[in-house]
Amino acid sequence: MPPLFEPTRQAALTRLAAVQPDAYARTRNALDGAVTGLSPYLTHGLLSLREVYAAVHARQPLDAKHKFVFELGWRAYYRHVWAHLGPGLHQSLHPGLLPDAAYVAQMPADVLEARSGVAAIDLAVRTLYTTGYLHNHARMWLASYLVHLRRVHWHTAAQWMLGHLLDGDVASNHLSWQWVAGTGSTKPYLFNADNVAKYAPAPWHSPGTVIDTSYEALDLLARSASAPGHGVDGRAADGCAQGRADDHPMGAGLSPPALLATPPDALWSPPDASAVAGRDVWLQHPWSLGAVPQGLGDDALVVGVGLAECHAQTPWSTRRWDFVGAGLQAQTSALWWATAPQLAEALRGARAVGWQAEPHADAALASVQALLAAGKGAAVITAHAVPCLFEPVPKHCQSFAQWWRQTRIAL
Ligand SMILES: Cc1cc2nc3c(=O)[nH]c(=O)nc-3n(C[C@H](O)[C@H](O)[C@H](O)COP(=O)(O)OP(=O)(O)OC[C@H]3O[C@@H](n4cnc5c(N)ncnc54)[C@H](O)[C@@H]3O)c2cc1C
Repeated sequence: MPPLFEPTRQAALTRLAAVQPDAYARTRNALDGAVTGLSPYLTHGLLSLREVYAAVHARQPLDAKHKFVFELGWRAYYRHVWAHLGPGLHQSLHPGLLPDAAYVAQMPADVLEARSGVAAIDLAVRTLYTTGYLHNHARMWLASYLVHLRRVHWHTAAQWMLGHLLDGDVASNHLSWQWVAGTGSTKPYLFNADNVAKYAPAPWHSPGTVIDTSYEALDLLARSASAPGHGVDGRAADGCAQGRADDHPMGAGLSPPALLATPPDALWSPPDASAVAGRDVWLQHPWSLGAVPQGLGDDALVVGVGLAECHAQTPWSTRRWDFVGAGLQAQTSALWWATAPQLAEALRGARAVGWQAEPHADAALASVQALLAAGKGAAVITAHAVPCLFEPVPKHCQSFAQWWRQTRIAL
């Protein structure tokens, strides 16, 4: 079976051509609704928000209040927050329901192995592992269950999900987790079995489990000082059936795919200084899998580069490494894996070096730039910025509504 997401520009454009904004607005909350599947392409630079908006708007003029534009806005807003907070995004933005110390820093084995006994959770985990993609509603359910019913710290669980998602994006991911946890929003996100039954097909329904209760009961569980019942022993703390692995139609669970801080395959090699000496070099990185810029000289060398510093804290699944490796290979056969100092050393003899700016890679590439600038015969560096869809708002906005009032579409 072909992968759901091919890491090619053509596959990205095919998805873009299939977007139906009105059907999206009507059905996006349902698991089988007309969602776009654009996020892996946006995260890895095969499409930009501006390009997505322009293509859909050209087919059907979109009011800025259209739900589709609004959702693109959420992605841009999270980037706005990240630009202001930097690494502060890894901390709770404000206290949640309970102190941070009340949450554990380890993922529960039964959830990792998709055998919690709650069908909605186990199917979400299976889908995540087998496709690298999850519908927004399933992400919200999984996040809410882990934080509020299993007392896992949002950051621990966010790092896990990020590594398995093909679209894993630190801003959208960590800030969405904070939104669910209530550390980045005014109230936590809770859901129950009725909500799952409304938006998901039958196999996801979870009657008789810990989530089959009222919102008031869930709120009490989420706020209670003692940790809620865990695992697959069949009972939650309040006596509500949690679901037994051996009763469960999906059986005994599965082995969670590993998350790797270095690429698992032999595609990548160490940098080769002799290949770049005296040449213009364009660095294609995992967040810029799109076409190389026009106007590169005929003898310019395109190099796919993975920088160890970008991945040390956020390891990826093999599926994601494969997506990125194949996407880079579509542009070049030179794939280098290096630390920033190793890359700078190899590039020292290049005539000029350029790349696309992207916040996941900027810090590591800035240190390459600094090392080159400090050395003799430094290359000329240019970092190309991706044009924004929404006008930048200089002041940090604490809420989406505040940001939305101050920005506008900038085509
Ligand atoms: C716990 C949790 C973790 C998440 N992690 C990520 C992540 O790592 N990377 C990521 O790109 N998105 C993340 N999201 C946001 C959202 O779930 C995905 O962007 C969306 O599901 C991607 O699928 P799609 O392209 O089919 O989206 P569609 O619903 O078709 O939306 C179109 C585009 O709009 C943007 N968008 C839609 N909904 C949101 C949203 N709630 N927040 C931000 N942007 C949105 C995305 O760019 C998306 O590609 C997360 C949400 C939650 C609740």
